[in-house]
Amino acid sequence: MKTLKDILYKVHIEAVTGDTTIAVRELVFDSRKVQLNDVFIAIKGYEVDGHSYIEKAIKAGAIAVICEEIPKNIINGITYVQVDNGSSALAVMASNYYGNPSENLKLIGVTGTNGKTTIATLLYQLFKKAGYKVGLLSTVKILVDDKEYKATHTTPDSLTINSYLQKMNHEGVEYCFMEVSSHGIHQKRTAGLVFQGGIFTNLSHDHLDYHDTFAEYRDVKKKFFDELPKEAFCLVNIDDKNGLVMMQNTKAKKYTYALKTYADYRAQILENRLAGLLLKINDNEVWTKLIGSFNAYNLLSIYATAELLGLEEIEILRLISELESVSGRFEYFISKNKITTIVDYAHTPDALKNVLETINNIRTGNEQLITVVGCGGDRDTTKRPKMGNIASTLSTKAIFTSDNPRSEDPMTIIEAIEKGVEPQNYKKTLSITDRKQAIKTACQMANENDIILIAGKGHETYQEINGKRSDFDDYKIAKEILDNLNE
Ligand SMILES: CC(=O)N[C@H]1[C@@H](OP(=O)(O)OP(=O)(O)OC[C@H]2O[C@@H](n3ccc(=O)[nH]c3=O)[C@H](O)[C@@H]2O)O[C@H](CO)[C@@H](O)[C@@H]1O[C@H](C)C(=O)N[C@@H](C)C(=O)N[C@H](CCC(=O)O)C(=O)O
Ligand SMILES: Nc1ncnc2c1ncn2[C@@H]1O[C@H](COP(=O)(O)OP(=O)(O)OP(=O)(O)O)[C@@H](O)[C@H]1O
Ligand SMILES: N[C@H](CCC[C@H](N)C(=O)O)C(=O)O
Ligand SMILES: [Mg+2]
Repeated sequence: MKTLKDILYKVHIEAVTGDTTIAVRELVFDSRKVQLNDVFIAIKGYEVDGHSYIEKAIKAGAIAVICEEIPKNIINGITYVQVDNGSSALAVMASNYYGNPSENLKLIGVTGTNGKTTIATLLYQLFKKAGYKVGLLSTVKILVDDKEYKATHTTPDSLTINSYLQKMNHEGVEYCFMEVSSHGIHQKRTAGLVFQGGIFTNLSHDHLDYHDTFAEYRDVKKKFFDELPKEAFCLVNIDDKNGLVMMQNTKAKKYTYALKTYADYRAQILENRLAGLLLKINDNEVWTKLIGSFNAYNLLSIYATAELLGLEEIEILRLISELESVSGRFEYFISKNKITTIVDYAHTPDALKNVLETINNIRTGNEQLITVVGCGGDRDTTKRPKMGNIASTLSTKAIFTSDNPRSEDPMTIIEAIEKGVEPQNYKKTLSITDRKQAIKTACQMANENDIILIAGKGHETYQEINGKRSDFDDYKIAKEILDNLNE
C-alpha cells in the first residue's frame, strides 16, 4: 500500500493537520463510495460542493481528507490536507497512486469540437496495423490493446483515466490515443498526465450550456495546449480560424496542417466519391475508404501524427488506405443491389446539416437521399423543429421516427420535429414511430444507387423507450433488412 505522503508528491499543498505517513487504500471523490482507509477528495462540483460531504466520508471510513478549506470541527486521528484546487490535486494524486502510468507510454490527446472520436480511433487502428500494442480512451469505448471496456464519458475522471493507463502499462501498450473534451480540460481530468502530443481539430459553437461564452469555450481548449511540455508536439488545423490561437502560448513543438492554406502538412482532395477519397498528402497520392471532405482533415492529422511519432511515410500511406470507418461515425455499407447506407451519430441540427451537406456534395446524379431521423426525449426540445427542417430540406425524402424517447411520448417528439418542415417539403416527409419500421420503409423505398442516412444514434446499441433499454443497432438492423430484401 502507498502512503498518503507518496501520493501527495508534487501536489500544491497549503496546510496539513495530522499524519501523512499513513497507508491508504484508495482515492475517492464521492462520499457514497468511501470505504475504510480511503482518502476522500472534496471537489467543488457543478451541482454540489463535495466539502459538504466530508463528515459523511469520514463516517464511511475515510482516514484522510483533501480539501480547499479545512473544516472548523476537525476529528482526531483524521489527516486533513488543504490544497488550492481539489480537482488539480485529484489529478496529480491519481497519477501518483497508479504509478504515473502516462510517463510509461506515448500519450496523445485529441481536442476540438468535431472529429475527436474519429481521429483517436483511426490512430488506434493505424498503430495496431503497424504492429504496436495500443490503447484508446474514446466516447465510444475504451481499449487496452485488444481488451474492450465500456466508456461513460468522452474524457473520464482522472482516477479512471489513470487506472486504464496503468492497465495499459501492464499490457505493454506503447501508444495511447485519447479524446480530450472541453469538460475534461475544465474539470482538470487530464491535469497531471504527461502528453507526447496534442491535436486540435476545429472549433464551432457547442456546449454553450456549460461554458458561458464561445471565448471561454475556446480558452478552455487552448489551456490543453498551454500545458503541453516542451518535448511534446502540438499539431493544429490552421484552416480553422482558432488554430493559431491554440498554439499561441504552448511550449510544445508547433506543427500545422491544412487543406486550404500553407502548412507543415498539406493535403488536397483529388476525388471525393461514395467509394472513398483520393488524397494527395505531401506529394503522395492515397486512396481511402473513408468518405466526406471533413475526413480529409482527419486523415491528414493522422498522417502527421504518425510521422511525428516516427513511422515511415510510405508505411503510413499504406496503412491509411486500409483504415475502416469508425463505428457510428459516417459508417457505411453498400448492399448487393447498390444501396449505400450511412449510419451517423449526428444528433444536433449542426451535425445533421454537416452530414447531409457532405453527402449531397458526393452525390453524382439523381440518386435519392433518404434520411431516417428522430430526436432524443428528455433533452433539448428546441432542436426538434430545426432538425425536421434540415432533414426535409436537404434530403429527397425524410422519415421521422423515434431516437431514444426516454420518458417522453414518442409521437409528441415527432410532432415537434414535423413543425419545422416548410410547406413545400410536406410531401417529402413521413413519420413512423417504430424506428425499425422506419428503417425498413427507407430500405423498401430505395432503388439502386440511392443513399440512406440513418442519423442520431450512431454507435449506440440500445433504444430507450419509457425508461427501458432494449437492444437496437441501426447498422445491424439496416444491414439485415437490406440483405434479406436482396434475396
Ligand atoms: C457537468 C459535468 O461535467 N459533471 C461532471 C462532474 O460532476 P459534477 O461537477 O456535477 O459533480 P457534483 O454532483 O456537483 O458533485 C461534486 C462532488 O461532490 C461529490 N459528492 C456528491 C454527492 C454526494 O453525496 N457525495 C459526494 O461526495 C461528487 O462525487 C463530486 O466529486 O464530475 C463528475 C465526476 O468526474 C462527472 O461524472 C460529471 O459528469 C456528468 C455525469 C456528465 O454528464 N458530464 C458530461 C456533460 C461530460 O463530461 N461530457 C464530456 C463530453 C462532452 C462532449 O464533447 O460531448 C465528456 O468528457 O464526457
Ligand atoms: N474533422 C471534422 N470536421 C467536421 N465534422 C466532423 C469531423 N470529423 C467528424 N465530423 C462529423 O462530426 C460527427 C462527430 O464526429 P466524432 O465523433 O469523431 O467527433 P467528436 O469530437 O468525438 O464528438 P463528441 O464530442 O460527440 O465526442 C461525425 O459523425 C461526423 O459527421
Ligand atoms: N450526449 C448526447 C447524445 C444524444 C444521442 C441521441 N441518440 C439521444 O439519445 O438523444 C445526449 O445524451 O444528449
Ligand atoms: Mg467523441
